Amino acid sequence: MSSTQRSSPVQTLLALVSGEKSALIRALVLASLSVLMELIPYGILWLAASLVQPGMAVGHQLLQLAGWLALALVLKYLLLSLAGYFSHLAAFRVLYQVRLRIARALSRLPLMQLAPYSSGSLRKIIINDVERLESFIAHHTVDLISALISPLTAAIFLFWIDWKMALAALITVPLALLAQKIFSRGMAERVRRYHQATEQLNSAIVEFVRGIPVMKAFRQSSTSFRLLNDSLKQYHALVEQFTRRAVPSWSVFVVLLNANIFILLPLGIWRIGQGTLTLTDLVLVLMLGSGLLKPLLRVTFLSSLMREVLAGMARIQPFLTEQPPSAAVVMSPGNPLRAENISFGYEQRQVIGQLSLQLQPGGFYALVGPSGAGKSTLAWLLAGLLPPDSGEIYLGETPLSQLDDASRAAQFALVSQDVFLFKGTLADNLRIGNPHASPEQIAQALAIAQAGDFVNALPQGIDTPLHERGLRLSGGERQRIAIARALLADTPILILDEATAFADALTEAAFYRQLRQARPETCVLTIAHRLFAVQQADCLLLMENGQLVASGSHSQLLADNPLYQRLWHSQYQLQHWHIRSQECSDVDA
Ligand SMILES: Nc1ncnc2c1ncn2[C@@H]1O[C@H](COP(=O)(O)OP(=O)(O)OP(=O)(O)O)[C@@H](O)[C@H]1O
Repeated sequence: MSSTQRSSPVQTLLALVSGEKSALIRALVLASLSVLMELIPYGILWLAASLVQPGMAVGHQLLQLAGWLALALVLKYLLLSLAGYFSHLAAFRVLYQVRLRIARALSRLPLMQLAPYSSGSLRKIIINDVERLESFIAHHTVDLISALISPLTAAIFLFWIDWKMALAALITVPLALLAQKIFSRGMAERVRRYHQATEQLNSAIVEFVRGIPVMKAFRQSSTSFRLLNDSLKQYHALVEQFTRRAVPSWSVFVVLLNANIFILLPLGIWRIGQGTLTLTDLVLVLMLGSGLLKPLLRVTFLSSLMREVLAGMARIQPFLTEQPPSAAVVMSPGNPLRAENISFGYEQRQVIGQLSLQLQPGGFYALVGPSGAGKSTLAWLLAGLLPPDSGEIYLGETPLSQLDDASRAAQFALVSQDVFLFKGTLADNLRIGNPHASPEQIAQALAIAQAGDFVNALPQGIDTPLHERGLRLSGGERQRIAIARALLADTPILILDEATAFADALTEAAFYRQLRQARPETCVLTIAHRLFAVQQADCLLLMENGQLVASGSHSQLLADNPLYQRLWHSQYQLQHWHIRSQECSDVDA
């Protein structure tokens, strides 16, 4: 675990802004000076009032004071603008760094580490939490310094004018603080639950939008979508509870902060009557005192924002973790892929139990077995996309857990049943596998993936734009593009998880044959339901109930293994209806 992971959100925040210390200090100093400028008009007013005496010509001095007043105001806004400039500079630099680190972490973190995050919660971290950081550095730091310095200097000025009136101006503070304490009781927990509910709502909305085609097909409405409905209800209940609890004490707090005028005014008038206070002083005291505590409202507001910033910081933190340097290893005859006694389960239910196997470079392996035997799970484990609960998978002597995503992706390409294509052209999608692929390499990969013909038939060929998630293509076409993309990555290990389901048995067999001819060094592990297509594999790995129950060539298993015999005969009888003997001999050739 790195130091970033161990540190608190406050420490992480400070570490992030420490690189921009000088810009931030400048911003805070300038903001403090601008607050001081705010007080100058009061001083000038007080001076002007004490200058004006009956029968004295003070026009020239008053004009001079007016000039100073105008200068103070101009300076105030100039200083505030400069403070804003420096705070924004610091904020955008920090924002850039944080987003860069999150983007790097997302591409590097093992998928399993990202598995607990829904797309809604990830979106919230990358957009909302990081944006909040920007608001905090660019605006709230400057606001906070003004909100603290302004009442402090105003109070000092008030004490200098008349200490009794100053005390009277502050008399509501303890009461307001008490109300605020009541207001913030249990706040951290409420804010945490509020964020949790927002996250759930976000995820439910994303899922709802994704499921719209299914909803339409089954004529369901949004209210019958239980997840969204439950999340909306929970969110609504939380906000209502939050408001009911917060509004009364918050109102008392706000009223008390503005209530000192009701003490200052009668007290001031009484003291003028007593001859212990001048009218000029009372006017000044009222002007300064009535607005004295308002900035504290901003402090309260900012402290609740600060809580949100820190909560966001805690969510961002795992993405800022420095990863230990990744091991570098390449599959080779001396470095096979080995699973040693691996077990894996989903939510306490064991799916793979104490399984060991070894895959050699250039080998063609087919994982076969009944539905639910654990074939896909094993494929994902072997590709390093799921970590085993116990046991270890090694490439050579290096455990897969020591590879970062980039090193892992350089060794493994996995094509799953669920193909994802990005918005862009077909070529853009193919080049994700290899950004520097030549047109010849792309054409070869498409040809092996049995996609050459349909791509050439498209009006713009590989420059055809795809809609989001490749929705313009059929499921089978998407699978072929995904295979071509994986082939372009040219990794030593290629894992196909029912990726050839698009094809009929003959095309599937032809695909494997071409793949073997074009990529003899590649270790291919395929999951295929149709045994017919993979009978040419070097080794069939037969799985049942999460165990590797037998392995060997098609003819060996057919001769020795009753489970394989059953699977083969049930499928062969089916195939026999469709495949003419001439075509069979073509495949066997
Ligand atoms: N994400 C998941 N969460 C919980 N259980 C899962 C998950 N994925 C798979 N399973 C369960 O694990 C078991 C093995 O599934 P797996 O997909 O690995 O089997 P398979 O042999 O590939 O099946 P098929 O041939 O039908 O695709 C099944 O019982 C399945 O219900």
